[in-house]
Amino acid sequence: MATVELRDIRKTYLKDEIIKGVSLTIEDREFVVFVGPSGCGKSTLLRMIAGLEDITAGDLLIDGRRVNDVEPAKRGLAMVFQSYALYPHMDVYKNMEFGLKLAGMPASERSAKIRDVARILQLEPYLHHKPGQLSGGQRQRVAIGRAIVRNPKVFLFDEPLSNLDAALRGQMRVELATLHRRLNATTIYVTHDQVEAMTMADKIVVLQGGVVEQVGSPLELYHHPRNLFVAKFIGSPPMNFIPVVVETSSTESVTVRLPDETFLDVPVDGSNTPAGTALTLGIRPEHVALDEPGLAGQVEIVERLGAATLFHIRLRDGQLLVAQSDGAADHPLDSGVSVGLPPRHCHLFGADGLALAAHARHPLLA
Ligand SMILES: Nc1ncnc2c1ncn2[C@@H]1O[C@H](COP(=O)(O)OP(=O)(O)OP(=O)(O)O)[C@@H](O)[C@H]1O
Repeated sequence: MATVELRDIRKTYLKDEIIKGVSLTIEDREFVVFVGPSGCGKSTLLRMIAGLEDITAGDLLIDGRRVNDVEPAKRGLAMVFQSYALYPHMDVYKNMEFGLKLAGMPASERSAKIRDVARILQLEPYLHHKPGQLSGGQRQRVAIGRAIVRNPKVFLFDEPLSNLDAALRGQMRVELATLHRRLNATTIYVTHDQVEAMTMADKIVVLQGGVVEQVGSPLELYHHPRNLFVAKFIGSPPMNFIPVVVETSSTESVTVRLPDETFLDVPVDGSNTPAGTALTLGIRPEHVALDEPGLAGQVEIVERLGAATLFHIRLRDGQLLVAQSDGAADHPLDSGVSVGLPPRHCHLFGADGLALAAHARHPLLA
């Protein structure tokens, strides 16, 4: 059992409040990802959980026990850093053994443990290699192995894959997900990469400027972002945004005027949205319907990804809209095209950035 609870956690450096009251529960065995742009405070939050930074205010509980003042080694956590932090003069075996030796584990037990973990991580052939003789992915596996041998209650990962190339990152993502299923340990993982967050997390915590913007499953955040920030941050290629003005509204829907003076009836609760209100309409590239009646534009850039093709379309009002189609779709550069905006896939955001509530839940979330 290992739950981690943050109650109104705050961090102040000099006079700047960097973490502005974060409350959150991380359930036993959950894989939680902290994601957000550079400087949002995700590493600081992780380091406070690890005990590497003091907590200015609030309570941190592990398994229900307040641990604000408990030293890092006694919190039952293991942290894996972006830089791997391996000892260069020690071989893989000794790197993994070091912490166990310090903890006073007998040599035979240490050896059994290390060999077991080396097998899981496919590091057996490298046990007597020094870190300098290993590839980036192998070094990262050693860093993970060093954490696993200690049987921590909670794993903390601070951008562990960001030094790896794209292909290896993809492979390590799958390995980490497999490892998590196998070890079933509570995991907190920090990244600025929303793809890592989407593919690995049970629960994503989106941070900005030291506050939590939204907490939810990957699909919850993808299909029901609660504000513009989350809508912009989650999803690749990102959601398109179009300025619109409310024509009429009701509890059932909002009719908005698009830049080309046509109207669209979006099924969201518009009960507090008077006519004339400026809103932002959001639609994901895969939901933009190419060659359907709608906004007129011209194909400016075509990105062929193989399975999918992205068309960057310059609308009449000068704005660019990205439409994602299957790989077979074809539209020559500079050709005219019409794009439909299916209302049930449209999101509306108010001037405060908050999403107007949609009536329908995504089928996988209903
Ligand atoms: N020791 C420190 N003293 C003063 N300010 C700090 C200190 N450590 C971090 N900060 C500030 O706190 C903020 C959050 O930093 P943090 O490293 O947690 O961000 P992050 O979201 O992890 O960013 P990145 O993805 O770039 O690592 C930043 O504005 C940073 O400048």
